This record gives sequence, structure tokens and C-alpha cells, in this order.
Amino acid sequence: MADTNDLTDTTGNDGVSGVEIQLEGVTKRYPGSAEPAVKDFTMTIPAGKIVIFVGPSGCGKTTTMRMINRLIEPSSGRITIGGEDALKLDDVQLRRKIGYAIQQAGLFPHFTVAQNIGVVPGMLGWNKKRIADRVEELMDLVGLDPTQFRDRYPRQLSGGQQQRVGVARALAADPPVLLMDEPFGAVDPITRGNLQDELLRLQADLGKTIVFVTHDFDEAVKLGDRIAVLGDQSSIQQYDTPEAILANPANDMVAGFVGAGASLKQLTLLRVRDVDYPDIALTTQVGESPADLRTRMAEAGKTYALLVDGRRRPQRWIHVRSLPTATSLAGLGRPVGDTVSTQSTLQDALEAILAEGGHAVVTGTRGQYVGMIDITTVTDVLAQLREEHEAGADAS
Ligand SMILES: Nc1ncnc2c1ncn2[C@@H]1O[C@H](COP(=O)(O)OP(=O)(O)OP(=O)(O)O)[C@@H](O)[C@H]1O
Repeated sequence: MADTNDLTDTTGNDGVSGVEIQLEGVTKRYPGSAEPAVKDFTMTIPAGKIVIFVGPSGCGKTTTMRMINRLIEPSSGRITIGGEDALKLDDVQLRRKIGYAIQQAGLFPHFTVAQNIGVVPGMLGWNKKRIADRVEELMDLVGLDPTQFRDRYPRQLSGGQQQRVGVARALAADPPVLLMDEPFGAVDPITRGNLQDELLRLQADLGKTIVFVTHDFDEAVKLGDRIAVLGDQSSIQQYDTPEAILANPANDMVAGFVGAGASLKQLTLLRVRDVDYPDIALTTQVGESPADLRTRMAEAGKTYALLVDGRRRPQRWIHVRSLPTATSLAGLGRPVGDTVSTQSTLQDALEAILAEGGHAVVTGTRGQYVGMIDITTVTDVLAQLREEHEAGADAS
């Protein structure tokens, strides 16, 4: 992991480097269309927060977002970024202030990873050394090893790696504002979950103002400090915290978006670190003799032991039955499947628990074993949420 101080040093206040964005009465009429695509849109996007635009296809999310960085010129209205009139900023100022990441990363296919990340710094006239240092720092930040990936072309990367490059490129000039248009829309659900976790981790350090467009309400609940549910012509149906929207949808359209299973969705608001995950697995390392392990397992009343490596990262589940005939623990047992980290949402944990047959290994920030989570932990949380909800409904 790179030292990210360089990115946060400029913040000055509580790690928030983002600035407030205001849109006032913003309208976009495309030539030849009878009705505006965005009509009289007014919103304040607070500094340092992630605001998510969700809404049905064609409702105007992308048009609204692109007016902020003037990829689309508003027909009327006012937009300020950190108090400055966005319509008066020139191209260079806009690029310095606003990073942009899109679905399928939108990387230039004939540029290497390093060249893609260096595009905006290059336009801003940075020298080669400064660009190279910055590229390295950003690659570390988004979890790509520079020596391995710097000189690759986008087609030589997985979808998730391409999205990481896209995020690094958007962050290149350390802009206070980041616009993200379905940036994780094209990757598989597991990679998507990882990218979401990483964005939250980055944001905890960076404190940017992020406007994020998605179709996926679960993604909105997981990532948003606030969610704007948009209807036709970008009309704001509700603009509030995920908790408030889940608990009290403002109208039928929002309720439709929240959908069935609102209490299940609340699992995306809770993380494994928020619940009790007991350290109940009996761990062993490959150097222990099968006989010693068998004795310890008998004493602890365990059928399975968890084999961990030198850094205590979970490797395999060893059944007590396999021990009497074994001469060493090497190669015994079956590989540990899906694990969850303390950062994972309870919804992701639930998927891993189901895939693993009732319980899953919890790992800490360095991938080390820290405990186990099982299905009853999750059902207890659901029961508790339901009780709280019913108590709230009785009170009102
Ligand atoms: N260049 C354009 N010219 C004319 N109409 C356009 C143009 N771009 C978008 N529109 C229309 O404006 C409306 C809003 O489009 P926009 O792409 O902003 O919606 P969206 O909510 O982002 O949709 P999606 O979720 O499908 O990406 C749609 O009716 C669309 O057809």
C-alpha cells in the first residue's frame, strides 16, 4: 500500500478534500426533443460525501451528472463547484477539479495502463518524473502492482483491473470532485463487491465529493452517504440517507425501487465488524504433528481444524478423521472457500455463508483469520432490525 498522505495533505480539514456542488434550476433540452431531458433540477451535494443517483433507465441521471463537468452544456440554470461558477471554468480548470470514471472504464485501448492514468496530468503539463511518480502512487492506491501492470494494455487486464485503472485515472490530478457513471456496471458480482469495498476504503482516506450513478439500488445503499431517487426528467423523488429511504420511502415510485425485502437490504448497511463474530475455530499450522492436533481437537471437542499459513491466513479445513493415517498436515483437508472480511457487508457475508454451507471464515485487514460468522448471527440481526422497525411503526 502506498503512502496516501500525498493525496490527503492538501485537504486541510478533517480529511475532506471534496467541495460542495450546487445545482440550481438546471435544465437540459436536447435539440429536437419536445420535452427537456432534465427539468429544473436543484440539489446541494455536500462536500466530502458520496451522493448516488438512482432511477429508471432514461430518467436523466447521466445527463444531470455530465452537466457538472460540462460534457453536456446545460440549457439553463446555475452550477457551482466549491462556490465557483462551473460554466465559467475553462477545460483545464474543469479537469483539475473533476475526475470522471465510467462503465467499462473507457480506457484508451492503444495506451498502456501508465499512459491511461497519466492522461490528465499530461494535459495539465506535469513533467515526466512527476507523472511517473503519480502513476506509481495511484496504482498502489487502487491495488495494482506497478511493476506487473504499468506497461500492459487494457485488453490484457480483467474487467475489475480495468475498472481500477479507470478509478486511478479519475483520481490522477487529485480533483476534489469525482463523477462516476456506473463505474462497476460491467463486472461480475464478486469483483463488483470488491471494487465497492475498495472505493469505500479509498474514500475514507480521500474525502472526495463523489457523484455516482447506478441502476442498482443495493449498490446505492452500500455506497451512498445520500441517495437521490430520480424519476422522469430527473425529478427528485427522494433525497436522503439510505437508512431513511429504506425505512420511509417517500412515494410509490421510491417504494418500487426499494423493492421487496427492505429488511434484507438493510444487511448492506451493516458490516461484519459491527456484529459478534466469535473466534471459535481451532487453528493449526503445517508444522504441527497430526497426533498433537488430534489431541487438541479431542480436548476442544472439534471435528474440524483450520489450517492457517505463516501469516495466519486461512488455507484448508482438516477433518479429524483424516488425522490417524496422516504423517503430516501438508495437503490434508479441503480448501477454505469464500471468506468474508471484517469490512464486508452482512449481505455479502450472507452469500458466503450460504455458499459455504452455514458458516464462513472472517478475515482481518491483512487477510488473517479473526473469527467465524454463521447464519444465526445474520438471522439474529434481521430479527432485531424487524423488532426495531415494528417498535418504530408502533410509535408513529
Ligand atoms: N444526445 C442526446 N440527444 C437527444 N436526446 C438524448 C441525448 N442523450 C440523452 N437523451 C435523452 O435524454 C433522456 C435522459 O437520458 P440519460 O442518458 O441522461 O438517462 P439515464 O437516466 O442516464 O439513462 P440510463 O440509465 O439508461 O443510462 C433520455 O430520454 C434520452 O433518450
